[in-house]
Amino acid sequence: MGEAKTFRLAVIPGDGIGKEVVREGMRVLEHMAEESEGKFSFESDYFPWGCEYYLENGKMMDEDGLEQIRNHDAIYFGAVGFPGVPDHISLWGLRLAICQGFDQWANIRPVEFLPGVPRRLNHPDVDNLNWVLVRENSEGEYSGIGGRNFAGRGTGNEVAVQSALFTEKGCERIIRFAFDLARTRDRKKVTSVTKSNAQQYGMVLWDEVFARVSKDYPDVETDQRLVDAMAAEFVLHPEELEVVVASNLFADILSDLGSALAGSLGVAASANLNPERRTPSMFESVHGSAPDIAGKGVANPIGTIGSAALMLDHLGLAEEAARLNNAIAETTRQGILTRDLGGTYDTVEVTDAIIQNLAKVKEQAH
Ligand SMILES: NC(=O)C1=CN([C@@H]2O[C@H](COP(=O)(O)OP(=O)(O)OC[C@H]3O[C@@H](n4cnc5c(N)ncnc54)[C@H](O)[C@@H]3O)[C@@H](O)[C@H]2O)C=CC1
Ligand SMILES: CC(=O)C(=O)O
Ligand SMILES: [K+]
Ligand SMILES: [Mn+2]
Repeated sequence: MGEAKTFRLAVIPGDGIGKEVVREGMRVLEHMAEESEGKFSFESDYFPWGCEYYLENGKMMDEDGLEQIRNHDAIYFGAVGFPGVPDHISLWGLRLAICQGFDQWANIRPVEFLPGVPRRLNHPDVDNLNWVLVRENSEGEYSGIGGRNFAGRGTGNEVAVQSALFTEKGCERIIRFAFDLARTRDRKKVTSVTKSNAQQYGMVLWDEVFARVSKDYPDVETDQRLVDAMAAEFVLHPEELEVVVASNLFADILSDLGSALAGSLGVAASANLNPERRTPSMFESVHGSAPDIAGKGVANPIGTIGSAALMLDHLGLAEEAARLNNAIAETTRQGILTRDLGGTYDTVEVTDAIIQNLAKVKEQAH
């Protein structure tokens, strides 16, 4: 047997159901490490950052927070945001601070249709659909450029400017990433999403870069859609979707649409990658902290456990990642579902089933 590999994880449960689902995700990861018979283990550091931390300390994370987690192998994240702290303070203070601070410029959000889950999408081939959103994660509409209250206009006359930043380098790296990802899939196709009819500067630059980069990938089919039409395409012609590359805001919206079509916001996983591996990448569900169901123990843990599978893959444990995904699919196939999917099982019960099914899918593989 090779030498045991220890991965250092920075675990940031955050707020609301983030805490509940990360607890379950860690239970799965610890279980897999234990049964790996010394192949790998985790050394996990927990960080209490989030809205409670803000209310006590006046900041979402420590000033040197990024330095505290810079040398970890990966970040496992729940969600951020809770009533009592404005959402823009909590999001910018934690998730965006980490994504942008670590230049995790590629956010990968697969849309997958698990067996046994009620179908929201009326499509003849729904069981075989799957596509992946590649979200630009460092600039665009979330560049944070803007301001308010210019020249003392005062109440009733307030003005706000919120600018989107598109750089040629930023567009090029995410578009190339999408093409490289497409080459790993059976059907090699990239669809670019913009709104360049209405947004004539940044989105036109994006389109130009897409046209230029696509020439380097003659083996990859290309397509382009305006974002409004793409929202309809998700519902009407999802069989046309393979790799979909879009700006920060557009892919954020489309990923919630994709999750809902696949059953619920609770099932979608994501990876915030720094593809150069200069900084740790961060793995989290697509959903937020869901204050409406927080504390009830009913949150669907699959999005966060699926994100752990993306993390295992990133850490070089591709076989384990595949096994975890199979255990998730086996669990939904058995009808062990949380409320959001029409089931009656709770967060812990679904996780217990996934852990049990890890053994089952291992046997099946032999
Ligand atoms: N990456 C992050 O940390 C994100 C944080 N947020 C923050 O989360 C807070 C709540 O935002 P919302 O817009 O309500 O989005 P949300 O994703 O938290 O919830 C939207 C709806 O989906 C349901 N839902 C979400 N995850 C679920 C799960 N695992 N199981 C079952 N149902 C689930 C919720 O109950 C709610 O009805 C806000 O503070 C927001 O800023 C929102 C999105 C992402
Ligand atoms: C902030 C948010 O909604 C997201 O990253 O998906
Ligand atoms: K999340
Ligand atoms: Mn979102």
